[in-house]
This record gives sequence, structure tokens and C-alpha cells, in this order.
Amino acid sequence: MTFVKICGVNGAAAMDAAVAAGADAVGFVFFPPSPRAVTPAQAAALSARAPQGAPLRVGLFVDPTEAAIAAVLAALPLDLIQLHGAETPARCAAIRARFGVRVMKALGVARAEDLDALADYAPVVDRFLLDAKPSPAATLPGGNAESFDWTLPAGRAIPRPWLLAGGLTPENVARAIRESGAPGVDVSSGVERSRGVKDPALIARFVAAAKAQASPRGDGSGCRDGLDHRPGRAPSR
Ligand SMILES: O=C(O)c1ccccc1N[C@@H]1O[C@H](COP(=O)(O)O)[C@@H](O)[C@H]1O
Repeated sequence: MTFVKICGVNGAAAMDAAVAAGADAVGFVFFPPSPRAVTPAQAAALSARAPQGAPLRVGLFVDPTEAAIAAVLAALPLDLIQLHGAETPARCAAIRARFGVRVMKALGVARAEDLDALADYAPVVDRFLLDAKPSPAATLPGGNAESFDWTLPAGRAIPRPWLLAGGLTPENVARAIRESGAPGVDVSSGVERSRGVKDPALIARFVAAAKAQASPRGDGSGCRDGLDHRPGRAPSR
């Protein structure tokens, strides 16, 4: 079944809706310019509303300092660190090694050549998130409701489990999965009633629509892992 992440969870109603809908992961945005940003304490309180272990808790960072990541991990455990800035492969490797938490690298895609970078990151990250490359008008490095040509990843071997993101909605997510072959999807704007404000009904509709559409290239189980996420358990490679 398609793996579904709801990103930018910043309120109790959104958290509860994601859990009730059966989302596989929720994302907390630790990037202050975002309208979805939360503090470590707010994320900890939201995380405490759901059972341990499921959904996976993902922390979204943009070119973070180690101190910023450490402050979050002191407040709540994360299953995955999403790096959504210009982090190099070496930086991803350093963060993964320093904190012992799995890393998902977001790559901006506009053209087929943008996927060439996957090979450089594959040895040092656990997952990829393929998002639209922000347009010149965009004010954030992601979360802009912008999509890219979903057929671009379809013809490529993606060397890690991956999620498709960018401009997904309850209405288009099934087509996006079919055209891209994505084993998982991630959404923020498409489940909001206004910028930064999540809508529980849209979350429910999005998860149902994504789960109803099987991926032509896999069932999403590769995006899950049965490994030990307890703090201090470094991911092995
Ligand atoms: O959501 C944000 O505010 C955000 C800020 C900075 C970097 C990434 C961000 N969100 C990520 O972008 C994708 C696509 O978002 P959208 O669905 O097009 O709005 C989202 O899945 C988040 O992972």
C-alpha cells in the first residue's frame, strides 16, 4: 500500500486527523520562515498525542546547524530527519552519523538531469523525497504547492525508497502515483484550508485517495522499516 506522509503538522486537530486517517508518517517543520513551523516543545506535545512508533515522526530541517537538530532531539525522538535545503552528501552523512537518525534527502526536480544527483546521495541517505524545484516566485524551499512532471522519475531506477511531493492534493494524488510510480507520497499545501492551516477533512481524503491507488512500482513497504528507532540506536549501513 502506498506510504503516506502528512507534512507541516502544527496543531492537535491535524495530528489527530493524520493518525485517524492512517498516515504512515507526520512531518514537523523546524524552519522558522515557514507558516507551518513549530518549536521543539510544540512538536513534542503533538507527537505525544499518537502512539509511539506509528506514525513515524519526521523532522524537517533546511540547512540546519547541529545545535538546531540537537535541540529538537532533546525534546522528542525523531524517526527520520528530512533535509530540505542545499545539504551536500557529506553534510547528510555527517548529520546521520552524529545523531544516529535516518536521513531523507529532499531533491528539487524540474528536469530529468536533476535526478542525476541521486547517485551521489544514495550511499549516505536512507530515503529520498522528490519535490518540485521551487519557482523563482517561491518564498520557501518547499511547501509551495508546486508540482513537477511526474513522469520524470517513472523511467529511472531510484536507488532508495522514495516519496513524491509537490503540489499533491486529494484530487490528483492517484494520478501522480500512477504516472510517477512513487511508492510513497508527501503533502503539505494540498491538505490545507489556508496557507499553514491544515484541514482534517482534506487530510482524511488525501490519505484515503493515496492508499486506494497501488503504486505500479511497489507497495510502499520499502518506505517503512522495521528497524529500531530508539534514541541512541544508530542506523546501520
Ligand atoms: O512545508 C513547508 O513549509 C516547507 C518549508 C520548507 C521546506 C519544505 C517544506 N515542505 C515540504 O515540501 C513538500 C511539498 O509541499 P506542498 O505539498 O507542495 O505544499 C512537502 O511535502 C514538505 O515535505
